[in-house]
Amino acid sequence: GPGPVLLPDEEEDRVPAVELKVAPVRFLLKNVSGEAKPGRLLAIMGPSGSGKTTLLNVLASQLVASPRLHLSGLLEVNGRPYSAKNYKLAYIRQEDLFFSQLTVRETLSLAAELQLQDISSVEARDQYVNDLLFKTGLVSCADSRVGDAKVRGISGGEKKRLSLACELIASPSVIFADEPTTGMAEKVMETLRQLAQDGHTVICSIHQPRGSVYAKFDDIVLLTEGSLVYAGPARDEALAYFSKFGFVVCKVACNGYLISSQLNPCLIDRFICPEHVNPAEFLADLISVDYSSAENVDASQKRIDGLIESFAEQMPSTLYSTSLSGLDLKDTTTLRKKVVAKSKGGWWRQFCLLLRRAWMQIVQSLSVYTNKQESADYVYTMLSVSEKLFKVVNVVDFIITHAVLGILLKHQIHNLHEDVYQSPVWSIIMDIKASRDGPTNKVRSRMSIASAIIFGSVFWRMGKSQTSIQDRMGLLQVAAINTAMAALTKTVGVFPKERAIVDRERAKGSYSLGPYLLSKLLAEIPVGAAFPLLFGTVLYPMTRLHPTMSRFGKFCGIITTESFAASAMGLTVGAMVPTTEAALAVGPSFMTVFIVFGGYYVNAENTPIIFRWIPRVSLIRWAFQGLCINEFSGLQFDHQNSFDIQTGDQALDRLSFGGSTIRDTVVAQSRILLFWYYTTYLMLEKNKPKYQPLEPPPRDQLQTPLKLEPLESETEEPYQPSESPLPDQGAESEAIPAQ
Ligand SMILES: Nc1ncnc2c1ncn2[C@@H]1O[C@H](COP(=O)(O)OP(=O)(O)OP(=O)(O)O)[C@@H](O)[C@H]1O
Repeated sequence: GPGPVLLPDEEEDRVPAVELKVAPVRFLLKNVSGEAKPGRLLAIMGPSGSGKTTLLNVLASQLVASPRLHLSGLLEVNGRPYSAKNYKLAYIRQEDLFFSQLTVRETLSLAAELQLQDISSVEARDQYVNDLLFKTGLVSCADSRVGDAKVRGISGGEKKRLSLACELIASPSVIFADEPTTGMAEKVMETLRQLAQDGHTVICSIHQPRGSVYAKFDDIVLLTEGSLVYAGPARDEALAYFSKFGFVVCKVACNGYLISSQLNPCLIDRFICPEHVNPAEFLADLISVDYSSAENVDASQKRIDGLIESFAEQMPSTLYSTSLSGLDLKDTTTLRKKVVAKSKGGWWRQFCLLLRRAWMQIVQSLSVYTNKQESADYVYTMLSVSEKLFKVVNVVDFIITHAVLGILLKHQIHNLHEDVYQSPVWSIIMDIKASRDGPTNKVRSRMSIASAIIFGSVFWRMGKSQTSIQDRMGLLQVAAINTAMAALTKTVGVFPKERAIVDRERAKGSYSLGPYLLSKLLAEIPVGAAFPLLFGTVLYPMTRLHPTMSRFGKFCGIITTESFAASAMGLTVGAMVPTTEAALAVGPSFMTVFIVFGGYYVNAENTPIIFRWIPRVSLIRWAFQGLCINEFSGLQFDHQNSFDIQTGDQALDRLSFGGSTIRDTVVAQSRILLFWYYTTYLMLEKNKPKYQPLEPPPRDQLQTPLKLEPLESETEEPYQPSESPLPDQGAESEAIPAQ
């Protein structure tokens, strides 16, 4: 609750007052205890925000660490403090994350190879994967692509079961599932129940299950506002527990459920929840605040507080009632042995497997699907950058370029910048018309070709006149910007999502960061190089840049290196920020600074001293410098006046590029590339998920005996109404007995 606020006294009004606020403390979970048994399916139920996911995270030791959190308690497995080394836990989270272009079988097969080193033969591994597919009911979609929000793939329920199958690879002893019914409820729950029957301990959180799903639970934990309301067997026992306080379920004429009192004479004979009534709904109503009116809020809050208090008082008698000696632990021991046998492979093996996966993802995304959203993201980013730049410098070419690229995808974006529609190159673009349904590689290559054609048309066959000097510089600058932005936006649009998958897999210990990053970089080289090459091949002859093969080769080499450097920068941005949206906002903003100091718009020498380092780290500046040296050196221009520029070297001097070589610029770009790769590595290492440590509970709490009498031995007290009435939804109201 909120802490005290010290306000000044009336008499001290004239004295400057100091307001002291104590930071409010909120309990996300309070005094929660429970027990999950092998062979039984336990559901944690409660209203939204009641702390189900938090509890599940605590039990799975995966509560994301925060300096603002404090976590204390005891977590024991088979009577001993829990240790991650001895037991393998599986955790199926609410959101399912996969490589979208892989099939279900490929996903499972690669996960099995990464996690199970001891399965060496291909046949054994295929058999293992087939068994898992069968166990989780995924046989029918085994060869379907997983897909994602952009590309239709398997259904939500199938994704959930694929998550489960991936977790089952390591033969976990305990399975946690957070809201597993988000997809297809019945099948997922059936699979979980089957797993429980096979000897696993299964714990899932669920908001409000259907009656048929509720019927599958063996035990339930009811949580509200972070506190326990009930923990014990599901079904009739749970209803019987609440009936002790006078809460029975009955169906009323208005077709709703009425939470009422045992003492209500008209309800007393309907003590048991009828067959056709969903007990889960009754329980959900019982422990939720009713916001329909102020009185109902008050009444339901009192009811909930009473239930929490009552359970807290009798909790020791219901918990820890299972004697471990009575359980057959043979199965779990076997499972544990399997887990210990499992270990991640060596560096080289991980690298090869990850390279294969990265390659499959890239190749298949190139050959099979359209990626409209990616193209749209690209255009949006281009437009925002051009807008930003427009305010800084008047760069007409740049605006036209980006307006043109926007038009290419006009059919996908409706709120384009005004300039797009007024652009003089509108008609040219309308003829180019990139197909919106073509595969990704076609869309991306068409975009590369289209921008090359636009630049080629604007800078068509530049001659050797004095004015062509400015044109050349403009073209080379725009080519450098276009290449960098295309690579950056592609990377920041994709990498944050991939990072989330990788973080999870690394948290499971499937592989280390080094092999992952290296395999990703290697797999992306051919595709990363293809698009700048395509762009250069179309642009170069159209604009009649320095027409020799070696100069053309160097032109392509420079923009390809730049493209890799921009991708590397995109990786760092993606590793730094939590979401794609944030990455798409941060990445282009960074790049805008590098564009401004790209060597053409502003001379660093004329800027305040604090900005002078920026050109040295601007990949656009180095690319532009390399392209200029490649183009201008050895070129002769037509001239009439003595002050005209006669040679390309003079033009280079005016840009302050005289005296440097292409080699220098490529070396500088490579350094920038390595710097961003290294920063990505550090960022991924630094930002890997950290979990909140569980501190031992205070001494006085530890004195509570853990071994308690079974529930059966408890003598049930007849229900005694207390003095203070508990407001109810019904006409009569009774209090929860203070025990
Ligand atoms: N790290 C945290 N810092 C601050 N508040 C948190 C943190 N984690 C969870 N909470 C808060 O704790 C409450 C319980 O969250 P939790 O996600 O566990 O609820 P839930 O029962 O799983 O809800 P739902 O059914 O909607 O998923 C929420 O109000 C949430 O905002």
